[in-house]
Amino acid sequence: MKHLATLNKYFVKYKWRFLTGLTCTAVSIVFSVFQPIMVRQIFDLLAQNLDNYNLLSDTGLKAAFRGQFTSVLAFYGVSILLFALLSGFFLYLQRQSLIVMSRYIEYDLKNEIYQHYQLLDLNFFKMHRTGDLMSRITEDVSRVRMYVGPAIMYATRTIFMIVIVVYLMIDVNPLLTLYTLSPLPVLALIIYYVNHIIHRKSERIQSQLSNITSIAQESYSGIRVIKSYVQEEDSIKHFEQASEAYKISSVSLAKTDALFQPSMALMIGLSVVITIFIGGIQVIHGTITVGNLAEFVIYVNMLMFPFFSIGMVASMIQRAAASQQRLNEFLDIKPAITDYPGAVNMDIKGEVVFKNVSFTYPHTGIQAIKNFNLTVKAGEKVAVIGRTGSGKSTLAQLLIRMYDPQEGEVLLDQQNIRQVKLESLRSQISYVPQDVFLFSDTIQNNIRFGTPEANPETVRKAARQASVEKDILNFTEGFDTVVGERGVTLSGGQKQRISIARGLIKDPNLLVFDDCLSAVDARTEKEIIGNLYAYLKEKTAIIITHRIFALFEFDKIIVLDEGKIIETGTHNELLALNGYYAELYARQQSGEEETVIE
Ligand SMILES: Nc1ncnc2c1ncn2[C@@H]1O[C@H](COP(=O)(O)OP(=O)(O)OP(=O)(O)O)[C@@H](O)[C@H]1O
Repeated sequence: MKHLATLNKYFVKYKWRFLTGLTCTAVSIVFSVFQPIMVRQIFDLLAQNLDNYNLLSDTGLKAAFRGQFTSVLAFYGVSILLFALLSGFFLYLQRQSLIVMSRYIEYDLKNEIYQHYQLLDLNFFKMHRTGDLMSRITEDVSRVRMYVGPAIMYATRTIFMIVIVVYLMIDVNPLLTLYTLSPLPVLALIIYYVNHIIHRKSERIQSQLSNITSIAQESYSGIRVIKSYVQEEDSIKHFEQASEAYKISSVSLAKTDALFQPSMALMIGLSVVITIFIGGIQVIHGTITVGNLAEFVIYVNMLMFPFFSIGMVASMIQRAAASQQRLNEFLDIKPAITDYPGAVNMDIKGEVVFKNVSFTYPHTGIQAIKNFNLTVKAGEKVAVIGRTGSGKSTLAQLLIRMYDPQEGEVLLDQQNIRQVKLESLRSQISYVPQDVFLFSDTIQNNIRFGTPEANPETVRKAARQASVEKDILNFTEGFDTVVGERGVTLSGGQKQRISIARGLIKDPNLLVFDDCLSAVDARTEKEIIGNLYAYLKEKTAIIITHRIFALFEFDKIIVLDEGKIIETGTHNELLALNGYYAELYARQQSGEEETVIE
């Protein structure tokens, strides 16, 4: 229950809706209790006057009596109907306030979680599966909504109803009230016990559901691999196993749920029987009137739903608490990468210094960078070359503060990047990642993703510089072509070049290209490098690559191995060293001769 306290801020935010809902609940119940009171009056009126009526022998008097009595009955009938309408009207207002409030809270909560996801660092996303993140923002939020909406609504209704009805019952006859309500402790015990089971089961179901979502999501993303390795059946089996576990738990929960309501109905039925039996005896003894007995039976029936809903509300709250606990787990995580106090905005000119930097990935313990030192002066072009896994991409991640190094510091224009506001830092560095990601949107919007104000001409120019303009114009819809899941399928090389265009359009002073030409052919690569040469003239660029771009005159090339620099120098200096670089160059030259079509 303590987990649900997180939601109290929303009750404060929507206090007027909440209070209106509570008031309407009370008013609606007050109007609804007029019905048993009036039924009692009718019964008593009938009981008191029927004997007199039967004694009358004069038909004229009898007719007058009957006429008067019919008018009284009609008055009561109309009054009951009127009160029922008023009660119904306030019930409508109650739902309008509380259920609408729950939809607002659901909206706020989803936004809060989504915003929090956006703030969290990469490490968080590495540690949690996408399916799990999705099920929390959908399923768990829906369950929480059941608490802030229906559960609150039924609970307040139940409380008001019990207080008002029990007060009226005691007013009529405390002893009969005691008897009528005597099955209540048993009911409370059943509710407590069954809810406990429901809570346990729904926790298990929730995590199984997350699992299913993750499996499905992973298989959709990896569908090409699954198909090409003919693993469809295995994939189906894997999904079926997870689904089976979910089904078993859900069926088991449904059985418990199914047992719940009949046992409560039994208890309520028992109350009615007790009322009629004990109440009947009391009528014979003259302690209460026939009207009281009729009134009591209606009261018991009025209490039926509130008692039903105790169980319902309890299980809704249990489920919501389990879900909110899962949400809080995420909401309580503080992003490891944030603005430090006193962080400033700065104009990045482009000097980059790595000073004794060591970095270990927190969740795997892999040390990717070891006591690394590098100075890149503003305007320099530096290539970072090395075997796969040597730490090249990690350097780029450290530069844009996707991670912070455990030791040493990264400086930009002599300022430690921790002292620079994240927004300022990232908006002034163009990072073109190794893994291209395009959104399900038009090519134009994908290119101007980080610069939404860019006009179509600028987008086109960036595409031209990335050597992808011609490809785009070949599509029937040109730059308005939609890519992604429901759009056209682009080749790996086209995607890479669109991703490069996205980096170029920002026009920053510092650019980092992370192996982003791996999927383009040698001719296009040369073309892009040619374009980049002019584009990067005044800018600082760090180009991470597997291949050597001999055509590009780098000011410095560093060769990385196991997170350390093993060779550094210009192209010619490195060739003269006759080490890893020279060997790579020789291998590439012989390979390229076969592939480059001039
Ligand atoms: N997000 C991550 N979490 C944990 N370990 C990682 C992560 N990214 C990389 N590593 C590990 O850190 C080391 C350096 O990886 P990095 O990606 O920086 O190498 P790289 O030189 O860019 O390789 P490649 O050329 O294949 O992209 C590797 O051992 C890798 O397994």
